Amino acid sequence: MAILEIKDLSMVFGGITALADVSLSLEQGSITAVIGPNGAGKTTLFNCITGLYKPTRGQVLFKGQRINGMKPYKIAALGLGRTFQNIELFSKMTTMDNLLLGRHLHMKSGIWSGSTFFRRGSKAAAEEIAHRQKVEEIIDFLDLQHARDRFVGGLPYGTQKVVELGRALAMEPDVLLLDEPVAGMNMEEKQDLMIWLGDIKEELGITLLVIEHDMRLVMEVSDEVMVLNYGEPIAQGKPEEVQNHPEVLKAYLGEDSALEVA
Ligand SMILES: Nc1ncnc2c1ncn2[C@@H]1O[C@H](COP(=O)(O)OP(=O)(O)OP(=O)(O)O)[C@@H](O)[C@H]1O
Repeated sequence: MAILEIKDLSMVFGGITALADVSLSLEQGSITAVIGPNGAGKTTLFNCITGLYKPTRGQVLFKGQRINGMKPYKIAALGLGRTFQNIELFSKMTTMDNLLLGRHLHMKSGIWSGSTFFRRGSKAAAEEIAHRQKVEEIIDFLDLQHARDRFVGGLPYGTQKVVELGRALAMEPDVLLLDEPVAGMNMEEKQDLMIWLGDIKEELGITLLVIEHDMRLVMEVSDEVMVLNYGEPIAQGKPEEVQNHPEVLKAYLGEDSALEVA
């Protein structure tokens, strides 16, 4: 069964149709990439799925439940996480604390009650320890030990992107939406991230929906690719099927031969 299903989704802003009848099905434990030229509607799609925008028409079903129209925090609490195109972290907090904030959906005692005022042996203290353990696992998983106690604002950009991924993982989502996860990263960081995406799918069993311009990543890690152009899905299928699709090549023509896999 599809864990996330998008049915005939449309989003119109004034006179602009940002999404036109988009349908997409994500199988549990798969990686799907959404690609398309600038302004194609990719981020709008994410905003409709996560509740930031109320779609003009269509439906979004998560684990069989209709979620369009629900508030973003409720959608997140159901197990749908995301990262943003621009890093959205607390720069004057450490990596550890940023990741702990990602646990807030799971916290019964509130974010600070456990850490600041806990009495030894209290329920809040036990909860705090469990959350810290979970965060330590993520720090190990993403090789973030060197950044663990450093303020995020002082970390290199590529590391900050990894911290953002870590914070999204700290939510323990069932489906994770990643908006351009390797943008601004160097080759080595990109390579690491590609490996982690595979591990997130295989080891953590998380279903991924990824917006990405980096064609090497798209071709190497995706099970399925959807191509948007002016809000319309112009091709959908296995990476090798869409790569040479005539409509896709036409949409990208003149766009710096964006479909070349480096
Ligand atoms: N809140 C909004 N109000 C009005 N128009 C919007 C809004 N959000 C997006 N749009 C328009 O919808 C279209 C799709 O934009 P979107 O940001 O989804 O594209 P994108 O594929 O994510 O682009 P990029 O690759 O540059 O991030 C654009 O024409 C954009 O100007």
